[in-house]
Amino acid sequence: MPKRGAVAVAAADLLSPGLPDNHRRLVEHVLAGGARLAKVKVAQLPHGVGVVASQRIRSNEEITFIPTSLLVNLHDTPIPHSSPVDHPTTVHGSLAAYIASKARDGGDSFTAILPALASFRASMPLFWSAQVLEHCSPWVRTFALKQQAKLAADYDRAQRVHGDGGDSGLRFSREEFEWGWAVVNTRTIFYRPKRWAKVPAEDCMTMCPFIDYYNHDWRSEKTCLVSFSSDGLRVTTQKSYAPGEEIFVTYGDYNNDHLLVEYGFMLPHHGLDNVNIDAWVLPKLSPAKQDILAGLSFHGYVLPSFTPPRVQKIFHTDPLSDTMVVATVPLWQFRGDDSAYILDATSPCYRTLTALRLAAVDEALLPHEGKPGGERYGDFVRLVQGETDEDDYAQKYPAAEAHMSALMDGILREVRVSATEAMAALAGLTTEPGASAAAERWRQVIAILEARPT
Ligand SMILES: C[S@@+](CC[C@H](N)C(=O)[O-])C[C@H]1O[C@@H](n2cnc3c(N)ncnc32)[C@H](O)[C@@H]1O
Repeated sequence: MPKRGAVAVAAADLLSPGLPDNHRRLVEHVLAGGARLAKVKVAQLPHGVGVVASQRIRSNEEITFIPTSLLVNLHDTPIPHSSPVDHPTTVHGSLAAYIASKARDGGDSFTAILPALASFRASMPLFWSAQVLEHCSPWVRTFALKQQAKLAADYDRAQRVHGDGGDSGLRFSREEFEWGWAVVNTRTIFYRPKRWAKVPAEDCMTMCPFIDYYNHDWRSEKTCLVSFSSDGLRVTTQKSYAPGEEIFVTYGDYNNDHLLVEYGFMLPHHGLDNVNIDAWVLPKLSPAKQDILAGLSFHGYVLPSFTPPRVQKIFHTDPLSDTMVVATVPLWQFRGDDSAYILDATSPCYRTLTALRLAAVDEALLPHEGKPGGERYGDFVRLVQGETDEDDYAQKYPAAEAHMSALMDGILREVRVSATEAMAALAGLTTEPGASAAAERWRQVIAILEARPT
């Protein structure tokens, strides 16, 4: 372990001028704990604190190594195996309770660098008012409501296990727990060394001091690799860096909706951004068609389990009058293993085209009460199962393909109207936290629509 004086000198080299002193204490703490930090500096950047190169760095260099002893995970909470299997808490909830209690007791070098609750409340949709959420894009709203429910359930369980009367010794208020929960949500890393083989994936959340300074970028082939082994977590470059250049990692293959809800930020220039259009596609499908798509693994949503059932308003084309009307549709719940209907700047995804192809099939041609469907339905299934070529299907059913394209065009118009109306409503809520971010997200959605080839 390095000597205290040497640690202080080394720490000074790892901090850009002007950073508050709590960052120096954190860097000293990790160095004293055996971390290796090479050619990097913590810096205040326009979008928050992050890591920059302090000198030229080549590709394939280890720039950060944090040993296991510095990680904070389920082994550190007073009731260690807090998986729901053993105790009625989640690891997310137990870690939140643990750091909330630590911060209440005066905190340490790790909690001292964390953002305040006010910052999470301003940036994370789960903390925004119902009024603002009502005008967020449907996926953001659905996901934020699910997070609210999860936070409430985690708090309830953590209260019973760790809170007043519990024997873990942790103490926290609801607000302190909310802060801890947001910290864990935005700053943990998936860590499953071999000896954790049996630990469920959702329990492998690990807080990792210093590595949690790295910001996210979508270019996964250019960002650093974060890898784990039984001795700790390391960050390795995949490209060279000039001094002062920010060094990113990738949190996941996420669009801006997902980054907003899970991490409270969006990338202004996101090369892989897309928008989930379930809220507009699903109303085009009867329940029977949705069942068929689910059977073919082309429908990733189930009806909600929110009690009372929650609904959302979106703009939708009335087929009789061909005008836009406000439609009230249920909030869907993600089934987990299947992805959803996605639109990006180049094309709707194949899942969307498949769903709309089925939407264009006459209901009378579907299988019914043990009777097989008509020829067109059979051809549709063969197409989905890869037994028929897309061009052959289009040639055989040109009118159906035109119908599918018309449905798609209608959806694009509906998304645009929903965006315009929501932005107008959000303009009247400017003092509310989240209103400007929600409006910005709609502007990005319109940009995705406009970038599409016509
Ligand atoms: C693991 S922390 C990264 C360090 C953080 N920037 C800080 O100030 O401590 C994750 C948080 O950083 C912010 N963040 C990460 N990447 C970002 C980016 N590319 N642009 C803006 N904010 C980002 C978000 O607030 C996110 O919740």
